[in-house]
Amino acid sequence: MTKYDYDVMFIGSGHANWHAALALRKAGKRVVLIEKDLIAGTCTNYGCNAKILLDGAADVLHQAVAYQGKGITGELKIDWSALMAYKQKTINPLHLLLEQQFKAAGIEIVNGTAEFVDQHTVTAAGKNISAQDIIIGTGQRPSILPIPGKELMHDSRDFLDLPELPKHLTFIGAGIVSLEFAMLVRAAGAQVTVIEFADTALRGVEEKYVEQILQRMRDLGIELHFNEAVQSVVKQDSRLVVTTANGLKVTTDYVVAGTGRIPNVEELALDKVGVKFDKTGILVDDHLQTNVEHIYASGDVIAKRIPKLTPTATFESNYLAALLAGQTTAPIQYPVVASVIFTLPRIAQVGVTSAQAAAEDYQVVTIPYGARLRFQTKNEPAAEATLIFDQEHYLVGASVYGDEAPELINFLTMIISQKLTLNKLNQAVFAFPSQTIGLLSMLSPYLKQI
Ligand SMILES: Cc1cc2nc3c(=O)[nH]c(=O)nc-3n(C[C@H](O)[C@H](O)[C@H](O)COP(=O)(O)OP(=O)(O)OC[C@H]3O[C@@H](n4cnc5c(N)ncnc54)[C@H](O)[C@@H]3O)c2cc1C
Ligand SMILES: NC(=O)c1ccc[n+]([C@@H]2O[C@H](COP(=O)([O-])OP(=O)(O)OC[C@H]3O[C@@H](n4cnc5c(N)ncnc54)[C@H](O)[C@@H]3O)[C@@H](O)[C@H]2O)c1
Repeated sequence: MTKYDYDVMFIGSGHANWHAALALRKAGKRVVLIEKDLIAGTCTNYGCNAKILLDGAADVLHQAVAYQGKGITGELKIDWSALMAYKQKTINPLHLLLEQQFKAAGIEIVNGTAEFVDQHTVTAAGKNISAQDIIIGTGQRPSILPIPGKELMHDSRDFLDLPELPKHLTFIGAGIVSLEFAMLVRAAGAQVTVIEFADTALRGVEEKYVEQILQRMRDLGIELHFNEAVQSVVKQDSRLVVTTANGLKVTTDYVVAGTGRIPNVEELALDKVGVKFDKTGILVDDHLQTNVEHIYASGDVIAKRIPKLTPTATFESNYLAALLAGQTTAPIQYPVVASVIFTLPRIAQVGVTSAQAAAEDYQVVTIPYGARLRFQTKNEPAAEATLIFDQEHYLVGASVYGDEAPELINFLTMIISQKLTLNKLNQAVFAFPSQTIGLLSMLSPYLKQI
């Protein structure tokens, strides 16, 4: 018996922590999970899952519109309230299912806000709890502009529970959250304005696909404003007025802050134990250990360069499970990370970008698969992939603009991470017709053959 209550304590119950909690419990460790909100964190309750469920209806509509005059007639509509009711029925019980699963595995759950007392102890739900090792996986929360009227703005969490669709919505920021939601509510029939501080949207994403999606948004009637700093939100009768420094005024019914996310560190009282952090998150070494021995961090709360996403949080959680179970002592080694922006159509990317490729003298190949594979794609002539090959002809990066981009990018990620040659790929028999096999046939001439 050690002098601590538990072997491992997890603060936060999102993807950054729960995979390791289950694995370490299975390995015989005494595990406690402290959560101040719903079990399972942002992705499950207030993020990816809720978003993709609502997006499902908009995606069906988007694809049906592509067949108007080509075999589909009549107007399809989204009933927002019914869609939200379906979301609530499907997503709202998930935390209970996961909680049951964790308890059944023998994980102790404490509902409360964790605050450090010393390097092995936190206080939560009115009691002190100690552990040999502590993993901080407290995630991030939306950043709300500190401007007059900030209390009139909503965040992504409010939006994903919006019972009725307002007539006009305004999104502040043209990042991932805003653009995904803007296209969703436009598909559902709302009027939409997006106001962005910078001169473009989706920084870091393949520029030509950003331009294409912005044009598509304009074509759909979404109003986009760049180089505008929002200064205030004011209530005027039953509506809201958003004003920028340049004097732009937008009268609207609902304002969503899509101006970034900030790490949840304040409530932990990290200064009491000397754990270092900056405004992007907790500082960790290549073993995800903080500057204090036996205190680790995982997921969105880490200060890191790779994208703050569910799969990266899960990767870190699996790494920490192996580290604390004594199965590895090696530093964490991130593979290439695929990401998707769920606009309509989607934009996905992985590995080297075409902007980086120019500096590295890599080969950049554009594959207009939507135009060439009309019988295999669902009438999306603009669908396109940009592929980056190194000097040895290995695939090292890709971006895709199209409805099936999430699936295609996963296939391309396998080719990159496994360094697959055409010879190796030809040893598999893929299903046909499919976009995967179509894209494969088009990229084959450029790929390392043997
Ligand atoms: C609207 C939206 C859409 C998204 N869509 C996608 C997507 O499509 N694909 C994708 O890969 N990623 C997506 N993400 C990002 C994804 O949700 C996060 O990367 C992921 O949830 C990170 O997991 P985490 O465990 O690090 O943090 P979280 O899931 O945020 O979990 C942290 C937990 O810690 C708890 N906590 C915080 N402080 C304390 C404390 N002091 N004591 C106790 N508990 C505490 C919180 O309540 C929370 O439950 C989306 C995010 C949002 C907001
Ligand atoms: N599909 C996905 O993977 C997905 C989806 C949603 C959210 N997420 C997660 O959420 C994060 C994105 O959140 P986000 O979209 O809020 O942030 P973001 O950083 O992607 O975008 C924020 C935008 O707001 C702008 N901005 C900042 N201050 C402003 C101001 N004063 N006025 C106007 N615009 C301003 C920025 O210039 C930027 O374009 C991702 O990094 C990821 O962690 C991921």
